[in-house]
Amino acid sequence: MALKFSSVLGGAVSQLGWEDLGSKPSGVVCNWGKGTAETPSVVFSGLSTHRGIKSLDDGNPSNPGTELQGIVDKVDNNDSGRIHRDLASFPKPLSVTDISAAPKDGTKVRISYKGVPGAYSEDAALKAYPHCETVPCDEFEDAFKAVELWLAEKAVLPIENSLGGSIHRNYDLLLRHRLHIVGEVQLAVNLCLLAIPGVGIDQLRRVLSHPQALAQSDIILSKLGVSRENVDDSAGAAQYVASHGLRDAGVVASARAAEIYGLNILAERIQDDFDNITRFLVLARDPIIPRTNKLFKTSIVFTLEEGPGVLFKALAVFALRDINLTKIESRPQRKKPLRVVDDSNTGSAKYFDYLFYIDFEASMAEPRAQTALAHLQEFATFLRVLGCYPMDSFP
Ligand SMILES: O=C(O)C(=O)C[C@]1(C(=O)O)C=C[C@@H](O)C=C1
Repeated sequence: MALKFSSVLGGAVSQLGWEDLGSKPSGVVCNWGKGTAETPSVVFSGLSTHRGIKSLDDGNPSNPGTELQGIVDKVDNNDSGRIHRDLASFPKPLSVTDISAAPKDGTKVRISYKGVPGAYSEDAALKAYPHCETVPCDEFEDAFKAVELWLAEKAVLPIENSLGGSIHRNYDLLLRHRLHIVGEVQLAVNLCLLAIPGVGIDQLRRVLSHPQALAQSDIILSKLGVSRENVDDSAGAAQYVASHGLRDAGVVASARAAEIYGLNILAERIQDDFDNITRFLVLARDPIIPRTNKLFKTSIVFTLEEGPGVLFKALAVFALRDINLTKIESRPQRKKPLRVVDDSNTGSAKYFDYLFYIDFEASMAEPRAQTALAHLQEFATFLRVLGCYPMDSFP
């Protein structure tokens, strides 16, 4: 039964999309609903929960996890001739235009991620949900859509790395989609240098991987003097080099990718800094009920009027209540990227409008978090709570 009460802020946490960014939200209503006793959920007013969309579980291929294990069992690392014979049987990544490869096993929680089996994102999904069925997707956006279309229950997506910084694409997608952040996963990323069996480091002329993985191993790649080639994900690079039998190309990817695609590990822990942590967000169709029994984090996005000290004022709403900020990110507002000042203004000719993303250490169940957001709402031109979720205590 739905338990509803209106709350939290004296003003509203709006659920506006890009099209709404121009207008200032007016009042605050949050409806805290209860899904089931085990999985309570908060429903923000005005949010579609997509309950009318039917899951497309039927008529799809087999469980990627089981299939993978079979393939790994067949791979013989010492016999390069036998490496790739089973690549065609891998689960086909979902894409916006083709969702025919929807997963089948309805008994396990399905987690979408961007990449192919062996990607670090899949490691993160398995860390958060060890018994899950992972759903590979072509693009980050496909992973969002897989959840929106009920092909997956949750998505796990990288948001920042301790060496490479923010993954901007996912900040932008958080705002374009209506999924909620329900958790975070911090993963120690152990980058390995891989090559096909029989190839040594000195034979490598180029190295392929995801741009973040290449950036994180900048020092060793510079020393090797190899050229770098960006590909969509690290495991995809391993699959490509393996299936084409490239002898001049190395790959930066996981040890699991080496095992899956039959590559040799030439070097391990090649990241610039031993501690290489990527933070992933767990996204779901429904938010979870914020609690105070453990450490919670809240993620918001807002816009401000132009003017001196406005950002300072926005940050002060948290400082005044002793709320610690863990992340600040700004992204251009793409619908109105550039504003030109009028002719009478002799100052700089152009400036940009930004969206500000903030993570802070407090639960929305705490009065100090509620009053801080009510305060911010007084002068923010747009405000959306992206999620309130338990903090991941690494490792
Ligand atoms: O390429 C992969 O394996 C990914 O999962 C992507 C990704 C990223 O986007 O940051 C994830 C973790 C690592 O930081 C490197 C790459």
